[in-house]
Amino acid sequence: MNVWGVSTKDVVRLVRAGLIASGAELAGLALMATAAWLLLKAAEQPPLASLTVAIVAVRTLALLRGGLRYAERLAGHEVVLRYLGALRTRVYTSLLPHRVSRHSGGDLVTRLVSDVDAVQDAILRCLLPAGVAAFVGLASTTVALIISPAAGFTLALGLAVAGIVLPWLCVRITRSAAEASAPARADLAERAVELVTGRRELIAYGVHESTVDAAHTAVDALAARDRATANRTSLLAAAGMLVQLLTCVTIALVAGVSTPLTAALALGALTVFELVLPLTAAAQRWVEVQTSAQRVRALLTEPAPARGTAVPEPGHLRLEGVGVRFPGRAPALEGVDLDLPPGKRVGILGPSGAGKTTVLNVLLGFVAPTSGRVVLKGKPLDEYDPTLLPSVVSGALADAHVFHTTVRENLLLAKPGATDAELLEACSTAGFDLPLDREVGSDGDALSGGQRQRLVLARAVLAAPPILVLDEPVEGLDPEHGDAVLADVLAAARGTVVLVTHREAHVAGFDEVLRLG
Ligand SMILES: Nc1ncnc2c1ncn2[C@@H]1O[C@H](COP(=O)(O)OP(=O)(O)OP(=O)(O)O)[C@@H](O)[C@H]1O
Repeated sequence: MNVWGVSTKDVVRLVRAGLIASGAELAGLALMATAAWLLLKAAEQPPLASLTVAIVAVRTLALLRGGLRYAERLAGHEVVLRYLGALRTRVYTSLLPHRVSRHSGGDLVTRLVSDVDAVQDAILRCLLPAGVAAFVGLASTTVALIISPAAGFTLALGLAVAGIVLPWLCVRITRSAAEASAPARADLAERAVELVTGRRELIAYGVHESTVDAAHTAVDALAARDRATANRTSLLAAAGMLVQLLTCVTIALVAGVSTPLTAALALGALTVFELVLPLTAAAQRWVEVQTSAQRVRALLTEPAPARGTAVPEPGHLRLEGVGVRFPGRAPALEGVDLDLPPGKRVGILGPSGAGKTTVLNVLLGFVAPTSGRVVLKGKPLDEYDPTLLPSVVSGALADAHVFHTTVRENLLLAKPGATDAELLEACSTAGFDLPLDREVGSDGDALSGGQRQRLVLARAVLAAPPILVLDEPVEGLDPEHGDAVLADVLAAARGTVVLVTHREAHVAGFDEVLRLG
């Protein structure tokens, strides 16, 4: 299987769709030519018997064309939809390992939705029509050459101009326009995503209007460019029609065969052009599709980060001289040692930006150290399967996501199959008192900040991992209530605990306190 994941079965299905489509078009072409021949022959008033075959042929071809067109739609869409389903899954799987660090929100949406849809157009609107036009064009030119070499030659010339030269010119025009507008398009995609996701903040700080205006300006600039390109490509489309007209007229003049045959040749040529003329528009789409295809291809060929396969088990976790440096930034952590045997309780204190959350992210395997190493039960953390690590280390992080569903469903993520009694016990430990059936809104926006925080905490309590990490878990609560909740959570924790906090009092009685910054 190649990088696009096209199997032999896909190719067979595509060729079958192409052959059915060519059959439909040839039937249409033969229908037009036979009908033209029949009309003019009938005008000569020959015996009816000499027209019978043509009359039957016209009826048969009309039925055949309709039936084949239907079959072609089915076959073409079947191959494309099947293939796209598989491709979208592969693109999604390729995006997962890089999603946070390498791609922004707008970029992710573009890659997963429009780039993959563009591949659909590449097959249905470009490759298939071009293949069918080439096949039918060659077949009809061959027949025309046999009937009248002069007409056949004229047809070949006309088809070459309309089917090769004009699409080629269109590719050149569209490609240079696409290259010029690519950065503006990427910028617009980013603006659109930020306008949607950051709407509340933009309104709150009074910059929503100006941000929308800036986006409109970007849209207008792009639209002006697109109009200029459209003007040039529509000239090419008009040129194609002119070529069609000239070819048909020339065939009528130079064919040198009987009037009915000349009519059949001229009208047949007219019909073949109906297949070839859309290739100019298809060429334009092809250029747009290529950019998307390159992005999909880049994603599919990007090597996935090495991923461990060992199954993690609870045990001794250690940070040994761990340093973390985000690209282009000063080091977030340098030479941090932390020893976490089972059952140990460690507090992490330090000013804002000292790297406390980064330590937790390293423990959770979310951030890989740029120096030093993390060892679980004697093995580097990256040798373990990252999807299984949460069974050993998990907890409540400040930016934990809350899903747009009920409290119950949000909690069950931590322990699928937990009974309501277990859920309520975890809620009670975390001081969360809303009903389990309460909808929490998108990312918990139907909850107060404190409720959201306690829901995340209840989820961590329910998961009860052997190593529990907590990132300022009661920061949003009033101090008295927060202290009580934290005390309950710590009392319920059975294994190792790593607590990030700004308050010394929270880590009183802990086995170790790591001070950063
Ligand atoms: N994904 C990231 N990309 C770039 N820099 C980052 C990233 N995450 C954190 N940093 C930087 O690393 C440093 C440490 O951040 P971290 O969130 O660990 O601090 P913190 O001690 O938890 O702060 P706070 O108490 O405010 O939560 C900061 O300078 C921060 O800007």
